Amino acid sequence: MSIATTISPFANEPFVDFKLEENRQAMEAAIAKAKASLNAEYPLRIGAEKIFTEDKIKSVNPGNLDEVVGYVSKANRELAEKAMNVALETFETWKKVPAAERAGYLFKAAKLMRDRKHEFSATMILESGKNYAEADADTAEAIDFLEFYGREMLRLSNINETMPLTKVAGEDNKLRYIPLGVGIVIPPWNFPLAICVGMTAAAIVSGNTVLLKPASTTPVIAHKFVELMEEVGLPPGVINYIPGSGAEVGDYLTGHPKTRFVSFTGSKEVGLHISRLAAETAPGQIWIKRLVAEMGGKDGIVVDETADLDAAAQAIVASAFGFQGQKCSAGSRAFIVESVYDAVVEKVATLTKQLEIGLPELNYAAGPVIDQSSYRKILDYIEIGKEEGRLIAGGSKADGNGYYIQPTVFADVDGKARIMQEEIFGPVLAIGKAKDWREAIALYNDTEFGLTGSFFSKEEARIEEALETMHCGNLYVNRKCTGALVGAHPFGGFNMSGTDSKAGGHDYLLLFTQAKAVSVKE
Ligand SMILES: NC(=O)c1ccc[n+]([C@@H]2O[C@H](COP(=O)([O-])OP(=O)(O)OC[C@H]3O[C@@H](n4cnc5c(N)ncnc54)[C@H](O)[C@@H]3O)[C@@H](O)[C@H]2O)c1
Ligand SMILES: N[C@@H](CCC=O)C(=O)O
Repeated sequence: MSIATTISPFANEPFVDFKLEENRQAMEAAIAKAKASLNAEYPLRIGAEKIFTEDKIKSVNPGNLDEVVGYVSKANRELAEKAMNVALETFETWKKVPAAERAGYLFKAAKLMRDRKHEFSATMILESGKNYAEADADTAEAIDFLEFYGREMLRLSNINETMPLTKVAGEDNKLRYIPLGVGIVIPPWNFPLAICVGMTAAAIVSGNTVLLKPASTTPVIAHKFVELMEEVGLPPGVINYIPGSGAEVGDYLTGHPKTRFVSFTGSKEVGLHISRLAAETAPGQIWIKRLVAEMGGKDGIVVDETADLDAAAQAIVASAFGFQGQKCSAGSRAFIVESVYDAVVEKVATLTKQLEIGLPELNYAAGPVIDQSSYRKILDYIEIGKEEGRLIAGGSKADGNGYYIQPTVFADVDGKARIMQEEIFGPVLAIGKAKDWREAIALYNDTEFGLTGSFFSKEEARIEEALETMHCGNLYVNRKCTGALVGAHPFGGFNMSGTDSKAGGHDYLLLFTQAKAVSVKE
């Protein structure tokens, strides 16, 4: 029996219900355990070596600035070069490991992560300021990526059986998906486990070796994932963990002649910078670097007069303020037709004011934003918003020993206003009025981004038209615009939102492979 037939079909990891006392207590216990590791030191991992450097990244709990989640060693150019050489050497053996064996490492890791899911979530609660449900969804998505990409590699390695090439008499024709080489994996901090795991797992299961440069605000949870891969027996050198400065290590590796691909998820600004750098050909470079760049969003929700207004208001608030609006998918804009405008605005304001702010480890609905620079930037945007719209909820910083900001809503905002056009990446929602649903869609489309959107209506014909005309990579109807599920909602955006890589979809691994057509005369 082939390994493919022994693997169950992919299914999403269920979310934990924290209304159940036992689940809540289990998470509290996991947080207490994670706190025992506060202030720990973490090394770089290059091949089998664990390297502690003097220069360290201090990872601070954004919800309690007195807590240091860990001190993480920091790579410089020399260490990045060392990691590159190890990754190049390891590639020569790893690329020959059968696909089923490579997938097996992901399946084992998924199982262990599932067994210890609260442990991973607890680290994120402390390091990134997620509440229980947000952290649990992040861990569930990481498990999904491991399970999904493992299966995808098996599918690709079996493609000649399931999708044979056209038969030509006297020839045996096959397609082989072979790896690219050494890749640089650069994830963001906002899904510090899921996106880090997804990007890394896709690259390595395809037969590549990687240099993983985690986001500097969340390197501890990334280290936890690297440790897990070591535990499941992944050969040293397949994943090399090299936290460091984007400007120093990131630029050096993006420009390196031996870098075969860069897999980036983050802001538009850094994505465009990497795109420019990766497009230049370094001396000795013999390929065009592959770039996967998933970037920011200015996503939104359109509500027409036939919609269920309570459901729409709930979706607007959930999309705008889940994880404090720090999602590329966050619904930071809403466009509502004028006949129901006042009613929806009032419902949104009421629901927003009900969001309680406080420590993530105590599971408040609204927690801190990630760091001082985000905090400042978001508060600056709130001041801009006061000039551009009518403040109807929030509007200032909030109490607490961390980066707490009130969930903030501005109504009557013009479509061209800065808070309607620029990604704020915080708990700030701008609402605009439209004369009808088509104008609301036009306002929604008036952005350089194109990541997620939602349309609320009960009219079938309008829904059909909205599915055609709302221009984004992930479009939803009558639900929130966050929370894409692996396998169900392949994720990635248009225009300045990136290369539309569709993480968690059947096309994703093609980005980390090259197809070789082999034809043998019989
Ligand atoms: N489209 C998506 O799927 C998606 C998913 C999550 C987050 N995002 C976006 O990510 C952003 C938030 O994340 P962020 O603040 O971590 O983004 P960021 O662009 O500041 O950083 C992303 C990563 O790039 C690294 N980096 C910074 N400068 C670099 C350089 N010169 N070379 C190489 N790497 C460099 C950072 O250290 C980090 O690991 C938002 O814009 C959000 O919309 C997009
Ligand atoms: N995939 C996530 C967003 C990832 C970016 O931040 C969602 O669908 O909400």
